[in-house]
Parts: sequence; C-alpha cells; structure tokens
Amino acid sequence: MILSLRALSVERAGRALIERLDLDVGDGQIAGVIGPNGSGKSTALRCVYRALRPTSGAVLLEGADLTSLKLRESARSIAALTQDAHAELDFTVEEVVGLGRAPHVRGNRPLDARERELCRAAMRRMDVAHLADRSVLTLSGGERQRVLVARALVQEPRVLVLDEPTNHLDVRHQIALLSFLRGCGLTVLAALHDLNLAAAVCDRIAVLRAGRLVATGTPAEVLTPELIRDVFGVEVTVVEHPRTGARQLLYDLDEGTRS
Ligand SMILES: Nc1ncnc2c1ncn2[C@@H]1O[C@H](COP(=O)(O)OP(=O)(O)OP(=O)(O)O)[C@@H](O)[C@H]1O
Repeated sequence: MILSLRALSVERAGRALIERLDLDVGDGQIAGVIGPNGSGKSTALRCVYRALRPTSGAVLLEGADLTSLKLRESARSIAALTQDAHAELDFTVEEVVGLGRAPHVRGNRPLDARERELCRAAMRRMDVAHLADRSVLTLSGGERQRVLVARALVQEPRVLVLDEPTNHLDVRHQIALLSFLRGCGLTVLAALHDLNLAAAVCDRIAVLRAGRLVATGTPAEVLTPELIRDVFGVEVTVVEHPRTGARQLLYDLDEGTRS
C-alpha cells in the first residue's frame, strides 16, 4: 500500500473528530471519502497532508510513519488541494503554480527550464494558461481552484490529496478534472460530496459518519440505497448509466421532503 491510515484518531476539546480510522490506498488508486457535513473527511485528509497531527494512530507512506519524515520530504510525495487555501497573497497565477516546486527547491534557486515547462504544462492541463499573469486575488472561485490543482501537480507528487476538488468548478471543468485524475496514474485520496462523481471516478470509497468509518468498498458495494438512507438520510434510486454501466444515483426529492 502506498498510503495507509492506521487507527487514526483526532480529538479536539475533548471530542473525537475522527476515531480509529483505517484506510488503505493502493498505488495508482483513486480513493474517495464521502460522508455528511462534519463527519471528519477534511480532518482525516489534514492528517495526511500534515496540517494536523493525529492524537493517536498513524498515516503511513509506503509503510513509513509520516511523522518520521521531514515536512519537506513528505511534501515531495504528497500534494494537497485544501479547503484552507483562502489566504493567498497578491501573486500571479504563474508564481502560485511555481510555488508547487518549493519542496524540491533549495534556497532561492530559480526554477530551471524543465520546471518552467512543467508549470506551463500544468497550467495548460488545468485550463489556466491564459491567466498566467493575472493576480490570483482577481480570479473566480473555479479559476482559483484550477490554479491550485495545477500547483499541486507541479509538486510531482505520488499522492494527491484533494479536499472537494470539484468545488466551484463548472460541469465541463468537473468532468475534465475527474477524467484527468482517472488517467494520470497518481494515487488520489479525495473528499467528495457529489456521490455520482464519486461513483464515476473512484476505485474505492470510504464512508464516514460522525468520525467513524461505516463502510469501504467499490462504488457498487458502497453506494446502495440502504447505506445512503442510513448515512445521509436521503432516498435514492440506483440506476446504471445506459452506455457506460456506471452507477448513477437519482435522488427522490419527494421522499426527502416528506416526514
Ligand atoms: N479545530 C477544531 N476544533 C474543534 N472542532 C473541530 C475542529 N476542526 C474541526 N472540528 C469539527 O470536527 C468535525 C469534523 O469536521 P471536518 O471539517 O473534518 O468535517 P467534513 O466531513 O470535512 O465536513 P464538510 O462536509 O462540512 O466539509 C466538525 O464537527 C467540525 O466542526
């Protein structure tokens, strides 16, 4: 396993935010974490990208406890798109994307030609090349989100941790991002709200409720009407996409508003 969470627990103010979470993500797999608001998805991801120190348990990168690695060392392997990235400075898009190289660059060494091309390629891939000279402070929510994904890519990580990566993205950019993730070969751990996108992109899905893991498995194993009713309190009908066979959830709005 490239990434493993082992009995990961986080407590704050005497309350367990996540409790003894176990999760394995294989090399090149896309693992989704779903669950209601406040169920602990971001908390678990924060432990993986080391914004938060677990109270107990561990995150293992290829078997090594992350806490045994220097921050800079783990940042060469794990890049994150977070929900906390609001405090940007008045940098251009190109500068922000270039910051993704920070774990690889000693001192003030300027980026070399390969790294500059890497940045340009990531900006093209995320459809933000035309914004290269713009201040990030002037971007729309979706543009900023795509810039932050480009920054994570130039980090050349093995593992991408994505907290709500499709936040703010229009439908075209959501699909572009998810099909990129499917083809990029990176190991991905993503918190997702959109269960249909999770079904379409994830190899495995972990379901959290109140800080505890309540199910893991393939989308077909996990995304059942029973589980979704139980965890989210919502009625769904499950159908197969007529062409791709992918699992699609149709929300029963009448059922949801009854009772
Ligand atoms: N530093 C903290 N101190 C106290 N409680 C916290 C702290 N950080 C998070 N929490 C609480 O922990 C719980 C889990 O939060 P978390 O952000 O992990 O949930 P989430 O599943 O990502 O939710 P959402 O879907 O709303 O993004 C929430 O109830 C949140 O209020």
